[in-house]
Amino acid sequence: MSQLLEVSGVCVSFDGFRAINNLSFSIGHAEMRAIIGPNGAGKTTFMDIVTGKTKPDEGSVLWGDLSRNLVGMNEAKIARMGIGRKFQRPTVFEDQSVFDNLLMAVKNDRSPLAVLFFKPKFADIAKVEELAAEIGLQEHLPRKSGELSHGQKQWLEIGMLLAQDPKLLLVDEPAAGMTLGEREQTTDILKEAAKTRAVVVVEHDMEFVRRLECKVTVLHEGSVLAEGSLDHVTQNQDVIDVYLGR
Ligand SMILES: Nc1ncnc2c1ncn2[C@@H]1O[C@H](COP(=O)(O)OP(=O)(O)OP(=O)(O)O)[C@@H](O)[C@H]1O
Repeated sequence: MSQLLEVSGVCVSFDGFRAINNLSFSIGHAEMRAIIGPNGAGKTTFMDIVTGKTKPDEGSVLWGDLSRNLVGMNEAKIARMGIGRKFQRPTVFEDQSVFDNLLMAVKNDRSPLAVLFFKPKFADIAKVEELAAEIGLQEHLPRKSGELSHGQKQWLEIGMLLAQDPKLLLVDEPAAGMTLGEREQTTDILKEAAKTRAVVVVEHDMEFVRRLECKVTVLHEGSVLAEGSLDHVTQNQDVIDVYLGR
């Protein structure tokens, strides 16, 4: 299979309301994709389906070269298969240093105790330093994570996800609450990450989406309304009617 993820004909209803309606979506192995769409379009539900939080009523979610169907697998198993998800609110350990947060993630044991009793090997330290460079926090490794700015905490969490080397990274509204400078650096981090993996970014901020310079999928009422370059989709009359023109 040339695609990393292939979602086909997926439907999900909540109490009779069809939140996802015959949705099809695919992404390649090293690709950046932005998903936009009005509130309630199904963006979060889409990510819930891919990560196994919500089970679709119909359709398939095929993953990897073996085209394994993720439908019915639990969230932990899907995460182990290489799908990482960044929620809007950062969930770093604020009392721990940036270094320790990254180290916990490298060891895949997100508990402060694990770091307390753990003597890192040279390779682990090198990995932490490499991750810190990727997210622009080299200078902040000894700092308590709670002292970081909102944007820096978001980068730290992205770094913690990258520590697991996911094949697909799902990122929910990364620009929210960030300064312009932070938004620009976030774009750089995500673009770099997408050179070696698939990255899906759900975002309302159009300037942010433009800087990602990637294909855009517009969702509306649980289906794909339009897909293509940002210029292409923003000129689509249906997209203007349901989303941009509001
Ligand atoms: N657990 C649930 N129970 C009932 N309805 C739900 C549930 N989850 C989502 N929905 C409904 O499904 C639709 C899609 O919601 P979803 O959160 O996926 O949209 P979204 O595109 O992420 O919106 P937003 O941009 O506001 O985050 C909405 O109408 C929402 O109210």
